[in-house]
Amino acid sequence: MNKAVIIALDFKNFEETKAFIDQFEESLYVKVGMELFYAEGPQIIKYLKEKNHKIFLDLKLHDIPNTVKSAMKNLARLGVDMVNVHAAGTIPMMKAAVEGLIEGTPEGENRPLCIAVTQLTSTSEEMMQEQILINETLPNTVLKYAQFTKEAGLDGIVCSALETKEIHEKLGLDFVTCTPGIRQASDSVDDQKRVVTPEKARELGSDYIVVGRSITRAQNPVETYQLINKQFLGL
Ligand SMILES: O=c1ccn([C@@H]2O[C@H](COP(=O)(O)O)[C@@H](O)[C@H]2O)c(=O)[nH]1
Repeated sequence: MNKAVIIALDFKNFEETKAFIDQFEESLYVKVGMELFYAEGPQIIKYLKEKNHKIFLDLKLHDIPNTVKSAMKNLARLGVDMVNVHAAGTIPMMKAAVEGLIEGTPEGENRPLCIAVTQLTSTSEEMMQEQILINETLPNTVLKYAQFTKEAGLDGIVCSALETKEIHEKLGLDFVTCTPGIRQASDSVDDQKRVVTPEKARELGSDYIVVGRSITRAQNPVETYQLINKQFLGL
C-alpha cells in the first residue's frame, strides 16, 4: 500500500488553484472536491493531470443506483486515480458505482480506486445519533458501513484516523483508509469534529491523510506540506 498526504484543493477557481500548485516543484497527490469541480469542470482535472499530479476526485456520489452508475461511467473517462460515494447510498448503489467505473474506464487503463464515506469527519457521535438518527456508537457505525462497502466490492473507505486501526484489524490491511480531519496540535479545528495529528494518523495506520486548510492557509504551504509529509510518513 502506498501511503500519501493528499492536499485538498478547496479553491474557488482555476486561477487560485494554479497560484497554489505553481509553488510546488514535486509531483503531488491532490483532491478536487465539489467547490472546484463545480466551478471549473473537467478542465481542472486535465490541467492537474498534465502537471503530473495524482488526483482524488471527491464528489461523494449519493443517488439511486442507475444514476450513480451512469455518473461513474463519465467520471471514469477523466482518468483520475480515486473517486468516492456515500456508503449510506447502500450496497446496491455502491455495486452500481463500481460497475459504472469498470464500464467507463478506457481499455488498457486501471479503473480509479472507489471508496465510500462512512461518517463525515465533521460529524460527532452525538450529532450522528441526534441528527442522523443512527442509534449506535460512531466506531460501530463506521465499521458496519465499512463492511457493507467491502461487500459491495469497493476498495476502501473515508473515515477519521481514529477509526483506522479497528478497520484494518477487522477488514484487512489492503482495505484503504483515507482520512481527512487532520490538524497540527496548534491548528484551529474549524468545522471538523474527529480530528487527528499527522503523527497520530501514522501511528493508527491511515493509508492516506487528506489535508486542506492546514496547508492551503499556511504562511508557507510548501514547507508545511513537507513537514506534514515527514510527520505522516515517519521520515
Ligand atoms: O469525512 C470527510 C470527507 C471529506 N472531507 C474533505 O476533506 C477536506 C478536509 O479539509 P480541511 O481543510 O483539512 O478540513 C475537505 O475538502 C472536505 O471536503 C472531510 O473533511 N471529511
